[in-house]
Amino acid sequence: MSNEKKGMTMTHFPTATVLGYPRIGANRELKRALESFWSGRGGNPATTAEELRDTRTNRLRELGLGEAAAVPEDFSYYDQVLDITIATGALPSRFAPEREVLKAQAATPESEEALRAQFTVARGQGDRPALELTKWFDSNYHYLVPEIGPETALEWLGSPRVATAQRLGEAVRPVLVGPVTYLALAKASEEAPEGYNPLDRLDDLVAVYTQYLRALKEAGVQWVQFDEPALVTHRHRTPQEREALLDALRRAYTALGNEGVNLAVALTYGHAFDAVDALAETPVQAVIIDVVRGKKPGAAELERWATSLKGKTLGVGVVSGRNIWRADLDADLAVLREIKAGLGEAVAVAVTTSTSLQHVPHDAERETQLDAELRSWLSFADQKVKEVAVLARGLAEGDEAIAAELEASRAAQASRKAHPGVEKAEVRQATAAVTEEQRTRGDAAERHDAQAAALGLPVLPTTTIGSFPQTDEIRRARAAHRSGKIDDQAYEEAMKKEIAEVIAAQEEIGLDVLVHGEAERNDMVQYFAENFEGFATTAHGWVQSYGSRCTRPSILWGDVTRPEAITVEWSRYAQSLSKRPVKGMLTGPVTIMAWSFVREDIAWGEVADQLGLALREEVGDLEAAGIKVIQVDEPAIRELLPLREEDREDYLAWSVGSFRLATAGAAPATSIHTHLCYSDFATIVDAIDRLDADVTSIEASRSKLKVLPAVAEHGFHRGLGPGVWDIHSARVPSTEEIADLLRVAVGALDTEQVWVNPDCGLKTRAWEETSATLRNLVEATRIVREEIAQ
Ligand code: MET
Ligand SMILES: [Zn+2]
Repeated sequence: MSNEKKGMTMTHFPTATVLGYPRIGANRELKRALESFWSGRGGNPATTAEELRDTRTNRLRELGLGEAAAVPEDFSYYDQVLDITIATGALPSRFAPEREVLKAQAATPESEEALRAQFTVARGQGDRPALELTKWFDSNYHYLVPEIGPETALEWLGSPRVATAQRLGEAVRPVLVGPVTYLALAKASEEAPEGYNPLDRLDDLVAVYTQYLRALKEAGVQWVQFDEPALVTHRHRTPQEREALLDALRRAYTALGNEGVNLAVALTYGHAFDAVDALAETPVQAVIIDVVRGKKPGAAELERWATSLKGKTLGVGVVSGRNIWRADLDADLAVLREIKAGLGEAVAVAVTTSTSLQHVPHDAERETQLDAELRSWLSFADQKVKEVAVLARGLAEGDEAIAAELEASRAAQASRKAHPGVEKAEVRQATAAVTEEQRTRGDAAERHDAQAAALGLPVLPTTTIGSFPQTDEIRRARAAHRSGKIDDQAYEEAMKKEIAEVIAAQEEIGLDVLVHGEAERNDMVQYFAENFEGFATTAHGWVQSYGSRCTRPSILWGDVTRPEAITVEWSRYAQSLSKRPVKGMLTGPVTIMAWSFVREDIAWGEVADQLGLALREEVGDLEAAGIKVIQVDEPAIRELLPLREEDREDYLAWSVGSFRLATAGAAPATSIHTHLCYSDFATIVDAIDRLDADVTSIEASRSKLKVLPAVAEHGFHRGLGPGVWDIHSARVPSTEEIADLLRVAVGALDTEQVWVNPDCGLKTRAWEETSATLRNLVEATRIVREEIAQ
């Protein structure tokens, strides 16, 4: 037995742990290493990876995770789902050459060849598209979607986890996406027959996981954590489907639990009590639940588990892995004590986070530019690790053992409650007084006629989504202004020059509805966060979005007000340069919330209405400045959609309500546009309809406008601009290609409804491909207009 050889004894599950930790590095070391490697500037990401794994392990131990197996070993070069795809050989057939390389390198999974192969799968190459990226549950993290079919050759191809576990020893606990979640998140491969369910491959996959576990055991590992968040989502419409999933869970863990390694299974991003029951029937030694996003177990569950989990551990995810707010230790302890009392002596209780900490930045202590009081309310990953350790101590030894921490926690809660920016009477009164009327625009047909008269647009009007290429010149000017190298006036001139160029270019290309180009915005959310009150921005608060990409969300901590007009002068200037309408450009309440860290001390519906009212003032000011078309972007409205069907109506009510509050003050002749960019528009077409915008632009080109029949079937009668240019690729689509898409649109919808636009903003594109494509877009529109006229 390798364990005995190493002189280890089987450990209990740690009393304090976290389910995962940010992987990108406190200074985004991984991002830099990856991007340098990809661009051929050299370096070997494996060196950075080893440093990061050592640093984080030491750091986590130092912060209080000193027990055996308390440090999660969840480092990933790119994505935790891709890690399983690679380790189990589950590559789609277009990556057969990479699979060969990975197989040859199975013993050295961090060799340059193996890493290169992995990155090719993640990023695509030539005409072989990458695995699809999609959102990890309701978070802002994106994973790479596995493609599984009957032909997928599942086979153990090795993993860096094994050598790392061996090197780092008993301190760490390897973390893997569990087999059920892996297959539940997979889509059927191209070769798979119609209606194929990847879960059909469960037994084959479990056989490969078994080899993985054996390798980890050989390396001396005592505990392995499997993440099974798919169990919480209820995407299964019938009780039979649910039962099948629970069955899969039982089957998988009955097999995996017999390999002589202790297993912990984490049910995160919500609650799934039936899955706890199912796991209790298996040899799994610890089950972890999320009591932050999920429900807390009630008396009935606790009574059941007191027996069914006898001799095992229930990990209670009580510290949020999703938000950045300091824990209320008293409240958390109360929850833990109630659960512990309900479970009795025979079930151990461990304290942990509700999810991996991959969704939060590293360390709030580094945000020294923030107001010290505000900073005292925050808790990033490192602070959360300490909170978990303190709670475990309090649970084991009582309040006295953590008296100082409790006092600090109470002081922070009190200071937050008392802060004048947290609750502003005028804001609360305004949101309380909101009427249905304020959320309701006039009759759509009347609006249509008034807008037609005001704008005089041709059929198939052409426009863009807002941003134009963000050139180095623009970035330099913004940075110089920020650091004080140029003054306000010089900055304003630089931006105006940019706006003038963007307007001139659009006129010359022949677009019908123009934009000012958004040069002054670093980011469509942060820009508003910086100009509203109630927000703070961080200096180091980066979180991984996907691969090497990170975002730096703002913090929405207080009641929101708009001290002064934000976008009006830029729009007024842009409009003064053209006789054609120039769109005003705002970001909607839901997107601002989705891409920020949002306060949780008041309901999100209230926060959304505060934003709605602030934006409503901006809409009014834009109108007063002569802007006839105002676009309020809501690309994230789908993203916050609750995982559970039963929570959706509530969400749609407040999210749609806040958008309407922002926009319904506009006159009938003012055209309100919105923009959404993701592919499954069809699933929420009803909600989009309820937004009551006059025109909606959507992402559609990648799916060749496949969504349109669903839209038409729904009876969506408003203006719709299905994107005809996939701006995520640098390719310049030809006039014929765009004309073909337009013909599809005109065929599926009323000609009157159709707008012509790209999929999304152009800020990541270069000028060259932008002007070439927009020219083709205008020419394609001319051709199709002629065809219609005949
Ligand atoms: N108006 C924004 C832009 O063009 C919309 C982006 S949606 C992610 O950049
Ligand atoms: Zn977009």
